[in-house]
Amino acid sequence: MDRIRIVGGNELKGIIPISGAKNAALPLMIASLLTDDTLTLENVPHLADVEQLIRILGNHGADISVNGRRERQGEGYSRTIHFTSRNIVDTTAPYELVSKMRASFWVIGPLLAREGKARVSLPGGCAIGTRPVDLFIEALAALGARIEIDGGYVEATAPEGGLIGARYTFPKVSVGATHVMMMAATLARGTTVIGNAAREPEVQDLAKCLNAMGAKISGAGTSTITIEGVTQLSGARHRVLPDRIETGTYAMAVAMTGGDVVLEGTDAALLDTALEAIRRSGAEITATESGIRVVRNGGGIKPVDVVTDPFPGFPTDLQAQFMGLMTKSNGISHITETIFENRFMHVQELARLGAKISLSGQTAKIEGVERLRGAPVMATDLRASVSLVIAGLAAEGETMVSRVYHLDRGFERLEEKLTRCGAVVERVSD
Ligand SMILES: CC(=O)N[C@H]1[C@@H](OP(=O)(O)OP(=O)(O)OC[C@H]2O[C@@H](n3ccc(=O)[nH]c3=O)[C@H](O)[C@@H]2O)O[C@H](CO)[C@@H](O)[C@@H]1O
Ligand SMILES: C=C(OP(=O)(O)O)C(=O)O
Repeated sequence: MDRIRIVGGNELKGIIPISGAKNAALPLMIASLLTDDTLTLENVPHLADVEQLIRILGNHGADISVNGRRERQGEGYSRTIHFTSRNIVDTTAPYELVSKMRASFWVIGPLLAREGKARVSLPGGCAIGTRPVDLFIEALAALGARIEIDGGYVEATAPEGGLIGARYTFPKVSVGATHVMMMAATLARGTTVIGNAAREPEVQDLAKCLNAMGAKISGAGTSTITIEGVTQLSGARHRVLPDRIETGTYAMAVAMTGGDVVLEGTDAALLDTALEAIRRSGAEITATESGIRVVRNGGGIKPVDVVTDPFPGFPTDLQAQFMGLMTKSNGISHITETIFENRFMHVQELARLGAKISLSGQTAKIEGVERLRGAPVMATDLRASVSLVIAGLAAEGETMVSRVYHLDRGFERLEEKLTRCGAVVERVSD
């Protein structure tokens, strides 16, 4: 099994190309099931989750072709992928495929809307909380679906004549349930109004793509999304938006090691709150024509408190990385996780590097230390694993991160991107 070896101590200097967003690419790929036409997605990152979803869509009958030629974009690569689901050959998404990742459950929306039925295994994904699917079920039931749970599968059936537009307000913000309700409602009869919708940029990106496919969606990016159902959707071409979590991760890495890096092909407006927290920690951040420049020249890392929240708040997907940064601050900081109840698994691994962190309920208290020392550590989930990389980059000596498959779910060519900026990071295959 692969591991990542890091020798800490170098500043980061250079250019890091930011990939297309995993969390936008996945729902966009799933949206291709809504039409028998071809959906072409540009800037699709090459990640384990994307490959897994390609297998899942293939199981439903999608014909998928990846552009043979890799489209060079600055120093990075992106892929253009064509998805054509002429016929849905199977409306079941089996446990073996869905248990590996959370987002695969979202096929339930398009399958139900287009075929009138779907049988989807309860999902897997990062073990950062119990992650129930009650909100999905309530939202689809509001559109008239009959839902049963049997043998670990959610079985959904649309009423005769298809789903029916409805008004539904989520009791809690859910990115995935907003994606699913929005996709399902595009083909429902009448108007759907989603209240307390997730406002994440990835929801906006999905709405933009669905509209290009002929959907009638307004309000995405606000808490109220209105969808006027249409009878069918067509193909479209859409470019996946840049990955704000990857952007924030590398910005935090530079704030941690010091240096001067341009994050290319991204957009500061996607992560204002996180960038402000990094700025307060002492790094300079400026928007450039091609992305974002992050500079920290000495001056130490200042402690900053953050609380995770749905967008536009501080993203939970950057919480572990920010904790990595705070382990070397020159004071005490507090990080409160409000989205997932079990998203502190990185704490005990960061402690192996010498971090001083104590937990009280959903709040971590981090007492910054002057030095971290390299150690063998274990990745426990996607973002936790990259927090260990950030800490390892600033630790003395060698850090060896095992269970790298977590990292491969969400970070495209991480070793290469960091190495080009002067870090010593390599993949070791046993
Ligand atoms: C592939 C993808 O885009 N994943 C992101 C998505 O996950 P995901 O869409 O799974 O996250 P949600 O926004 O749904 O989860 C938010 C909270 O709602 C709860 N909940 C959710 C659904 C439900 O039916 N019942 C329920 O109680 C969850 O357990 C969690 O506590 O948004 C999360 C929150 O920004 C991110 O951390 C994930 O990276
Ligand atoms: C938690 C994440 O992914 P998933 O929702 O697929 O588990 C993530 O991207 O950080």
